[in-house]
Amino acid sequence: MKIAVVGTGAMGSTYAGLLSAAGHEVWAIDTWVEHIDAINRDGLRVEGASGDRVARLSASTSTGDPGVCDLVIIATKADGVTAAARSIDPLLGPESVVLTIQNGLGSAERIVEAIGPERVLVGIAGGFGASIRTPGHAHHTGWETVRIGELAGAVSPRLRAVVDVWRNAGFPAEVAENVHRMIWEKFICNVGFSGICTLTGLKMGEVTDNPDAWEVGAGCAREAWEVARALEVGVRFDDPVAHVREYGRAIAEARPSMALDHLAGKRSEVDVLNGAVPVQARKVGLRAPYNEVVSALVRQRETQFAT
Ligand SMILES: NC(=O)C1=CN([C@@H]2O[C@H](COP(=O)(O)OP(=O)(O)OC[C@H]3O[C@@H](n4cnc5c(N)ncnc54)[C@H](OP(=O)(O)O)[C@@H]3O)[C@@H](O)[C@H]2O)C=CC1
Ligand SMILES: CC(C)(CO)C(=O)C(=O)O
Repeated sequence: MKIAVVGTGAMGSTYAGLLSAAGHEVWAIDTWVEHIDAINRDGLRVEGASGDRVARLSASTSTGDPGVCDLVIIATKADGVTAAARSIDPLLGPESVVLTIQNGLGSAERIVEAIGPERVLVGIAGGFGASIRTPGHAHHTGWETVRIGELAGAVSPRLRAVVDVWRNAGFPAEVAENVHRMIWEKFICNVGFSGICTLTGLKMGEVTDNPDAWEVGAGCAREAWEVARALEVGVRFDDPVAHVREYGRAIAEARPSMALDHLAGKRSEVDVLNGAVPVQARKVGLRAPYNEVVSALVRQRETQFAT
């Protein structure tokens, strides 16, 4: 299969490297020139829970270079989805499928607004704890399930084909029959760690082991779960604190991407993660005080960042 990964940061590089190692023709597309140059020069090294390999693949800063692809994976942050989706026209033929994979709420709506719903699959990656070590070198602490679904929920042949591509590259991958639920189940895990790890500097396992930090992380997760329940999302776990704790302990050494963004002096996805909980809570007449405070503190810090 010919695949373009648009946004080859920490997660996109992990996807691109493993899909390329499985024998697919993969193009890495990113706006970060140094990273693209390093991939073209030395290959893309993906190291961590999946092993350690250098994948030889083509990389570019332009979606004009690869030509038509069977599968386009958008792996930017949430705020990059619209621009990325608007740039992929040269990659699309009549049968091309676009898979967008972000944390948080709103990416599915963003991509549909940019390119319509017909081609779109939505994915959620579980615990990876991925980061870029140096240009051309990605690391991932975990290798948990990637869930992929059709927006409308039907399990189509193209969905099964895409899930098989991921499985055959070694990813634990699953068909998701309910995209909305899939997004919320991960969202609840993220909000338990993203804000508190960012504010404290602690790794995920250190947060679960620290009673004060965990009071805040668990409070954030519980609020999101209560909102999901009020919205009748159908989340499949009844004890959000135990579930989210277990999720974090599986990748105890990881730092969430929000924390990595702050370490790099960059604005984070707070508006679609902890900051989205109070917004959703208001819709169902609830309050989310842990998330209100955590997201306010994260945003306050971000006023000091240039990007
Ligand atoms: N890191 C992790 O362990 C996990 C992350 N996720 C989610 O996956 C998504 C991606 O995260 P992550 O990989 O960490 O993020 P990164 O910031 O590491 O990677 C995103 C990359 O996309 C680039 N980019 C932005 N806009 C465009 C564009 N229009 N065209 C091409 N490239 C573009 C960015 O460049 P620039 O920086 O210059 O904008 C950056 O290199 C997020 O939603 C995150 O929450 C999900 C599971 C685990
Ligand atoms: C919680 C974590 C680390 C799981 O991979 C993640 O999704 C993120 O970095 O935002």
